[in-house]
Amino acid sequence: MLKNPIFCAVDRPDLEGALSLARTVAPHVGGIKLGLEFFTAQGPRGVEAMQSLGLPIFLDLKFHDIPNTAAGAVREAARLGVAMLTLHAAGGRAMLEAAVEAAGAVRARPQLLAVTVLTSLDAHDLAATGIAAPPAEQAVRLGRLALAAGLDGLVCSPQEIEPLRAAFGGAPKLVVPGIRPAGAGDDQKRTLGPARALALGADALVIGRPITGASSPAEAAAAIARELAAEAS
Ligand SMILES: O=C(O)c1cc(=O)[nH]c(=O)n1[C@@H]1O[C@H](COP(=O)(O)O)[C@@H](O)[C@H]1O
Repeated sequence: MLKNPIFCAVDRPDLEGALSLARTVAPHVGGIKLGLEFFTAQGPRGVEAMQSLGLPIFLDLKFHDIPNTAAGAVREAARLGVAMLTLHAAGGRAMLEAAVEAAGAVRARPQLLAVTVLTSLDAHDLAATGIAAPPAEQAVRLGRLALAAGLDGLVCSPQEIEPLRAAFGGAPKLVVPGIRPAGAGDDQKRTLGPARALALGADALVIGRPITGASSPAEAAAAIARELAAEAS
């Protein structure tokens, strides 16, 4: 587990605001997650600017394409020197293997993580895409595919940490979004609180709006970090 397992999701399009938010929470988190909103607006130069803060960067672009295209995207993203990158496990074995090969050719190889079942989907949403299996079963199926292809770990809902650890043991890195204090309601559907997720075996917690939407993001991050440290001791 990381010393501080919190990766703060900085989901906003402006560089100045993202830098200022990241600086504010930096003393209380273990890393920064940049995703599609920030990257679409700011691109690779934005990622480099955020790296100047000295925290590990999780670049979450969730690649999902044919193997050749996904491998090319992984190669370019890996050259940025980020700590972690994401692909959708549903892209299939050949895409995942091509991604592993592409990342391996870069000097500072990032860890590759496969997104299993998005935390915003429930069983009903999955069924509407033609997947009759419950989310936990589908997450284990996709996890097996991704780990067999050589990925370093998985992105999963906190509700699937237990079945994934039961299936794959302690080695794969589990990075867990969908972290919510009790009672919060938004687009996330398969959630748990941060201390519970850590106790179940998460290696890193991706937390966005509970920190970034608080009146004091620094205090919100510090409070979660304190709660986790107390649980761990
Ligand atoms: O890959 C991810 O990080 C991810 C996967 C997933 O299944 N669910 C999920 O919420 N995420 C990301 O985790 C972050 C969660 O942010 P909040 O919902 O604001 O805490 C967002 O940046 C999402 O893009």
